[in-house]
Amino acid sequence: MKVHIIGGGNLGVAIAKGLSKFSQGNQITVTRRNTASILYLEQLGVTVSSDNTHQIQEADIIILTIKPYQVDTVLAEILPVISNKVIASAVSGLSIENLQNKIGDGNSAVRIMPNIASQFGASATCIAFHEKNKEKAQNTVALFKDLGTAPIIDEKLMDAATVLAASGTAFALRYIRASMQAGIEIGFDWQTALAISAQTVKGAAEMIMEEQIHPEQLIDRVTTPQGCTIAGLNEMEMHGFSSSLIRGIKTSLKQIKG
Ligand SMILES: NC(=O)C1=CN([C@@H]2O[C@H](COP(=O)(O)OP(=O)(O)OC[C@H]3O[C@@H](n4cnc5c(N)ncnc54)[C@H](OP(=O)(O)O)[C@@H]3O)[C@@H](O)[C@H]2O)C=CC1
Ligand SMILES: O=C(O)[C@@H]1CCC=N1
Repeated sequence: MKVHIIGGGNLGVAIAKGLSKFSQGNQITVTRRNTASILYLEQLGVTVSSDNTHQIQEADIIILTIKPYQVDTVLAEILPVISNKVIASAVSGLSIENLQNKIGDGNSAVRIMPNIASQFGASATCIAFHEKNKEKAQNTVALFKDLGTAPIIDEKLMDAATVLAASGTAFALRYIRASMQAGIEIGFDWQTALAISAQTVKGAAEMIMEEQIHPEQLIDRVTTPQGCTIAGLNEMEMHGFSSSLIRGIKTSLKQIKG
């Protein structure tokens, strides 16, 4: 497929790198105004351009990874030269209806919410579209399946998906950082503490995905009666571990909804 990514920043580059490594048979173009910092992508076979319309007529999918306030400017540039295109938008807060109104009936709006682990084929990319665009959205679904998981969700959950799956990457990294900091206090150098913390999180996530059971069932396998794990867990909960995470996620959601 010919994939045209507009907005070669944090997310756009992560998607381009992920596609170049984990998805076969695609031709990828990434655009941004100042291309100097992403020209290295050309070594991965990605075309880099400062022209948003560069060969856009040939694209099978146009992916928008720009900030919400940049959308109208970009659409004003590309709409005069495209027709019958799928535009997959990762722009947070931009509804399918709003995007569809902007791009007109001649093009099809799809909403996607990837995260930056797209770069490693490990994103949880939620996808939503209107029923009438179901057929046309299938290429987008296939593409993001190559970059991890790609659940199709009801659009009313898209803001929640943004917080859980996209912001969630930062939340998970904060857990790893805190674990590393504790690791230093109890005797490790930071590199060793970080490597142990990251691998432990990866292992826990792999168990959950493989066994598909409730986390508490796995936690029960770790907590020896009168042991150190339950003592630590209870102390963490006393200081609001779960509730602070839940409150943070709900606050992020309020921020998106405005
Ligand atoms: N970062 C993340 O983890 C996630 C982000 N999102 C959403 O994705 C979008 C992008 O986020 P993020 O990647 O972090 O933002 P960045 O600011 O890193 O990337 C946006 C990019 O768009 C480019 N850009 C701006 N104006 C134009 C234009 N007129 N034409 C072409 N390119 C342009 C900018 O480059 P230049 O100035 O050189 O043009 C910049 O590189 C946002 O809507 C965000 O909410 C969604 C999920 C996860
Ligand atoms: O922080 C943000 O607003 C964007 C959306 C999700 C990840 N980054």
